[in-house]
Amino acid sequence: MRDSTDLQIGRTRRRGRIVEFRLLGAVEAWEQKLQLDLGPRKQRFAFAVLALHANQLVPVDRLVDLTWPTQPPRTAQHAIHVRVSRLRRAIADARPSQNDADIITRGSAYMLKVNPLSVDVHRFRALVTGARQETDDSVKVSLLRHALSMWHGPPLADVTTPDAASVLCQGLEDARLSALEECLDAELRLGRHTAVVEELTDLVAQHPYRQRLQALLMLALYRCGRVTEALDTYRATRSRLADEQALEPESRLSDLQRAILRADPVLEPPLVRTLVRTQLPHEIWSFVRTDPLSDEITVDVRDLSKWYGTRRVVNGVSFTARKGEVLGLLGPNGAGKTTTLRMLSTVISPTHGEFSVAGVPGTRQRDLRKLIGVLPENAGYPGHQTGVEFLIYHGRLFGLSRTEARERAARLLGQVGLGDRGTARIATYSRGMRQRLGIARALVNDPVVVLLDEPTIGLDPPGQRDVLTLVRTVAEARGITVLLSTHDLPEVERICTGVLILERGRLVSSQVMA
Ligand SMILES: Nc1ncnc2c1ncn2[C@@H]1O[C@H](COP(=O)(O)OP(=O)(O)OP(=O)(O)O)[C@@H](O)[C@H]1O
Repeated sequence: MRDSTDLQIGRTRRRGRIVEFRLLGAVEAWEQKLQLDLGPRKQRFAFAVLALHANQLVPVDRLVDLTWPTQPPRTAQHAIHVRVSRLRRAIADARPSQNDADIITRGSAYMLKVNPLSVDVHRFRALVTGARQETDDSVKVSLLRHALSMWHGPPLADVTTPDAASVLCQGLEDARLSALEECLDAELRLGRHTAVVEELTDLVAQHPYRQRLQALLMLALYRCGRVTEALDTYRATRSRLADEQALEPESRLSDLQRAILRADPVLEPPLVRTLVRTQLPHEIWSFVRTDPLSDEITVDVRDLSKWYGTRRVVNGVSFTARKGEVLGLLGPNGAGKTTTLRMLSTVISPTHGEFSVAGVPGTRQRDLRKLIGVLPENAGYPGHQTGVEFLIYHGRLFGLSRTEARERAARLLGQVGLGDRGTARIATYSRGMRQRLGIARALVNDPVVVLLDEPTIGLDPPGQRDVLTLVRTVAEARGITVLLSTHDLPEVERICTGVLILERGRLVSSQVMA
């Protein structure tokens, strides 16, 4: 059974005096508020090594290796003996009793004999072990917070070298982070997501490769209603792992991402799991610009819903868009952006509701397709064709003559900045060039409305800027209404005249951009 008295006191008592040895930060000895002198830096380093291995024999050679990792001087062993004997005197001076803490010699090894709980490292470990045995989360949290409060900086901060720290302190730092993760996990189980979300954000910034921290942050953000940020955290981690370590996220992260996308009830805090989650207002918003570019409404969507089996993935969405508008459709993965665009582009039919484009109702699919240009989410391109051939082919599909199709292909390639690459095979195009070609294809039928599903996905920042500028120019110059889906608010701010925010299939907000 855990000795709670030792854990609480965690110090060495003799004749009314209490001494604590600290290694979690600067190496120090304290008698209540009085700091005791353990000698100069190298002497304190020797003490720290012995205290880390309290009540265990530490060979002199080990002390030599830790002190001089590359080339120890010939006098190394002697120097260690001198330091240890001075240390022994310092401890004896500081201590009222020879029996309390002492350095003993056994052959060519030393041992610090001490109550291990008088050394903060060992007290920390004991508290963490105690916390792990606790089933009550609030007790667990207070034990772990107490253990963590003993850290005043990196272990052995003022005495160690980077080489020695990597040998002696790496495990300790891991132990601290694990304790912190366990503590934050328990706090989330207690429903304290609002209180810990900032701490988690800072920790994730400091330790971007600790996936448990990322998972805790995602969960805290989700429970704070910050679904987009929770999913952005996952995306950022996934790309960092792929780019820098060629790794996939652990299943704990990908499972959590999927659970967030499903809005799985298991993610609710236990205390509120049985309560109904506060819903954002279920108003049906109508998108109306305050300073319309034109009064002409080109897209009119009313109460649009899509069910897949028993799941309603788009839920009563209504909005209107005017000629020349660029509307950003923003929302986390699974919010229903693609499904909405697919209904508007007639790829799938709505389960409920209606829409029209330039007055043509969604039920007249053939007529509608002539008015719409589409850049799908995962547009595929035939690598063996040239850009010109590709656009001619699509122009012909829309009934253009060969000559018309050829002229339009040349014009569009010029407009999207591919004029000099039109005769090159698409296989030789960069990702950004393919996206621009995709936009050209979306314009080949001279549409009234263009639907772009994540047009900048996978592009680097200059590529994104290029494509967005192109979209805005197309909308302004040709009076085309553009609906584009994205996860990226800055992207929306840059070019959109308005934004529609979807969450779990519902339109929860609509705003006119400044
Ligand atoms: N054919 C389908 N059958 C069943 N469910 C589907 C189908 N297509 C989409 N869904 C579900 O509908 C929901 C909305 O998906 P949608 O692709 O519209 O989201 P999204 O907002 O575009 O997400 P992302 O940002 O990841 O592209 C998701 O939960 C998805 O799993």
